[in-house]
Amino acid sequence: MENDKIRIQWFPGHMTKAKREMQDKMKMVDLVIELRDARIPNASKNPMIEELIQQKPRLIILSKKDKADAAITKAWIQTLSNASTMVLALDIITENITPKIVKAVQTLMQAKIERMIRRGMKPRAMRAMVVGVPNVGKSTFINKISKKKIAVTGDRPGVTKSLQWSKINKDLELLDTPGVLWPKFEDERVGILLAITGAIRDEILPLEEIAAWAMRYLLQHHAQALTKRYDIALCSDPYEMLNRIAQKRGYMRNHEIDEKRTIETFLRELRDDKLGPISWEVPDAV
Ligand SMILES: Nc1nc2c(ncn2[C@@H]2O[C@H](COP(=O)(O)OP(=O)(O)OP(=O)(O)O)[C@@H](O)[C@H]2O)c(=O)[nH]1
Repeated sequence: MENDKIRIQWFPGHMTKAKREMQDKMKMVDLVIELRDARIPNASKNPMIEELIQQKPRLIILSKKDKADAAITKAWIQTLSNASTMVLALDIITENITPKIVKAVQTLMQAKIERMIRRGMKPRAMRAMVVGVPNVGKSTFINKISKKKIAVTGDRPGVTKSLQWSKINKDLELLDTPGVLWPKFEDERVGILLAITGAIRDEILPLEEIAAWAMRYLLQHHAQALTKRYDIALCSDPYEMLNRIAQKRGYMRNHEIDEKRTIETFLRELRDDKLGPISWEVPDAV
């Protein structure tokens, strides 16, 4: 059921429009900066991304690295890197990201720049566009790197929205508006992971299932974090674990466990990193 609801936001018309816009913009850029959430690098990926970028050089930014497990993020960087793809993990909010991006783009585009010089062309700034599914930090990234608030252009009929470029330095220009792509919503796991990390509004999903899924994963991968946060005995049943949290915290109503309060609190604490940095997906190689 939850996936029907996620799908509403991205009905085929939206997808076709997003795809067409991306293909148009693609003609004007030398490289693509693709943002994904470091906690869920697979679930926060657009299912058509490889086809959409048509072998252009790609810089993948694993955003929100402060919220992810550092060792697992390192493994993701290795897994996702290849000859035409560089991967950087960043905390976009606190890090000084601009020099890191400029350096990465230089490295990624070195062969192209040298080719231009060999052909007697004057080297010019490389043009990039930022793309990614909702909530991965695209606006935060663009605002920070271009050191200004992006103007929101009106969508009035008859007004052509011209593309604006931000000059980051002499070597790099960035499209001011990001390409918003759709997630792989037909996969139930993806919907759950987007919900756990706060990319989908709570009211569109059955919270009990999300909480149970999260609890099952934590029992398998981060049991210590659970014990540390809640100081309860562990058991393999995720629903019983939620009951134990409720009893420990006294979340009761009319002598019964207040399930709603328990689940909402548990999910909020997860999203607020109260259990520490957690990666919700691990690369196959690990
Ligand atoms: N902790 C942390 N939070 C981040 C980071 N990057 C972005 N955020 C937060 O993530 C949330 C989403 O960021 P946005 O920049 O709005 O994401 P977006 O991709 O533009 O989202 P849409 O407009 O939905 O497409 C905001 O609350 C940001 O403050 C990061 O590296 N670390």
